[in-house]
Amino acid sequence: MKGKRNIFLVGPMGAGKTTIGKQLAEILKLEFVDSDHELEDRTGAPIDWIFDIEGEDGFRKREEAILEELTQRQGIVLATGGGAIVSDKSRNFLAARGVVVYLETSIEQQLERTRRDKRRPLIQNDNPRGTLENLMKEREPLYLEIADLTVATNISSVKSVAKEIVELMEQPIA
Ligand SMILES: Nc1ncnc2c1ncn2[C@@H]1O[C@H](COP(=O)(O)OP(=O)(O)O)[C@@H](O)[C@H]1O
Ligand SMILES: O=C(O)C1=C[C@@H](OP(=O)(O)O)[C@@H](O)[C@H](O)C1
Ligand SMILES: [Mg+2]
Repeated sequence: MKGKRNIFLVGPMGAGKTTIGKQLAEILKLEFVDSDHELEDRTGAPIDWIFDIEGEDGFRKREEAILEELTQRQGIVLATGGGAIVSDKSRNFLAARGVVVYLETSIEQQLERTRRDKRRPLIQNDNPRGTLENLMKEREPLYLEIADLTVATNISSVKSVAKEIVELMEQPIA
């Protein structure tokens, strides 16, 4: 893992990529970037509008372009969106340019953590549980494919997950 100076967080909606990423960057004194926030800042439109107007395909193209650029930076903690890994291009950028940390979470926790926030367009339907289960089936192999480290977030606080990542990063590669 030596020589890779970026940390890229991947995992499903509600895994804690955005929240844990901020903490982690603070501890490591690295810059924090969230690809969704970056997209929103640049387009001037919230993610759910982009989905409405351009569809998921349009959103993924924008996400690929932003990840191509952001992953070229040095010394960042990057929180990706939960579906970023669906794109082969995005997956390759992430795998090649930093340490990829998969934040693993149960469907139950995802539901609990995303319940109040209505800005995730893919789960604004009558059956968010079913949607999250289907997405997990499709996506988990892709998270695992590029993960250098996997960290469970179910029973740990944001702070302790961030600390665990720091400790794992300090260990030599097995
Ligand atoms: N380990 C955790 N323990 C408790 N709450 C968490 C944890 N990780 C995230 N959360 C909470 O869950 C919600 C979603 O987290 P977020 O960072 O937006 O997830 P993601 O970016 O992976 O979708 C936030 O309100 C956050 O504070
Ligand atoms: O899983 C997904 O496809 C998505 C996850 C969201 O990010 P978070 O994982 O940070 O919620 C956001 O990129 C968009 O709503 C699509
Ligand atoms: Mg997020």
